[in-house]
Amino acid sequence: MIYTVTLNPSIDYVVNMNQLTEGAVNRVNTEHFYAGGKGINVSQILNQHEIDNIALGFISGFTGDFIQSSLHEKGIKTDFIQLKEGYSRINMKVKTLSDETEINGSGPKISNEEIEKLYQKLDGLTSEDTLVLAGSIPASLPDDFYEQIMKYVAPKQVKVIVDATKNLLLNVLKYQPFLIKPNHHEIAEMFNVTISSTEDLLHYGNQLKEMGAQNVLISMGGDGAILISETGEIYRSNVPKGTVKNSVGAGDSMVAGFIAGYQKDASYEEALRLGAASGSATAFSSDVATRGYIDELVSQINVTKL
Ligand SMILES: Nc1ncnc2c1ncn2[C@@H]1O[C@H](COP(=O)(O)OP(=O)(O)OP(=O)(O)O)[C@@H](O)[C@H]1O
Ligand SMILES: O=P(O)(O)OC[C@@]1(O)O[C@H](CO)[C@@H](O)[C@@H]1O
Repeated sequence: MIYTVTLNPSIDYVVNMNQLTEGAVNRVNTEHFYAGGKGINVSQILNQHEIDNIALGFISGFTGDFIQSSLHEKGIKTDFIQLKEGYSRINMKVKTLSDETEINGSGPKISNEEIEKLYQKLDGLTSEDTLVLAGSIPASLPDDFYEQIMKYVAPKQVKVIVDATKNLLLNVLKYQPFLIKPNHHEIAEMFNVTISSTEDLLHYGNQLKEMGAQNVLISMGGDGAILISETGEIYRSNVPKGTVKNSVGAGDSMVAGFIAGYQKDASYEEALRLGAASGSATAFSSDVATRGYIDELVSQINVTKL
């Protein structure tokens, strides 16, 4: 079974407007509410690929109810821990003619007792299971929470995938995650360098591998993605034609597509192809992508070996 963990789920309030003016009353052209959070997005796209999975994490309040019910309406299995206090956050995503701006909430406080409940859910995991840890760690949890989880499940040899930024990611590498998916900006930030070529990306991507990651998938938004596989092969994917509607969740969709492609026949090439199609299909949709659209884009994805 695949378990996704979203420590800080959200309602993504996605609005479109011509322009955003600071210090003024702005009015939107369109507005949509979606269940969000990186692990939850991974679950949604896995579901589109008909891959059985369960979304774990913490929810609370009326916003938490919305998140849970909208996932259930889409047929996504959840096993969230209901927090006693607070509200799941609302993350505002503003798409204008020229930009995308995000204002992400901080989320509710999580008590030690509630953290314990998450560990109890992880107790049943085995080497047959995959755990996806994705997204930021809420302020009420320790910064090394992903590390703690990975240490906890390490004896069970669970396959772990981590999509997180900076130190959160660097610190888990010693537990040899099966896959990490930084984007090119995150790589530059992690190593405090300027990336100006594919060679630079490969250099730092290989360093992440040497530090413990089995597979390193580097996404580059509209410039596609590069995979450094555990066997040392390097693949690059292009992006298909389309118009970006809302790129929020493209990275999460890529992770889910990668898992789906890899599950087919353990081919990294196929994993990257389906990952790239899933990422772009979400970038070209207002919500996360549908299977129909992903399938439509797959034929436009070229994966080349570098
Ligand atoms: N503008 C775009 N046009 C086409 N494809 C895109 C675009 N943006 C993203 N994608 C696809 O989605 C993949 C992941 O996108 P990106 O690199 O933006 O991830 P990310 O930074 O983790 O995104 P997010 O945090 O918004 O989920 C890309 O490698 C590409 O395949
Ligand atoms: O605040 P975090 O946890 O870093 O990111 C949360 C978030 O921006 O990530 C998803 C897109 O990747 C959205 O659905 C969600 O709002």
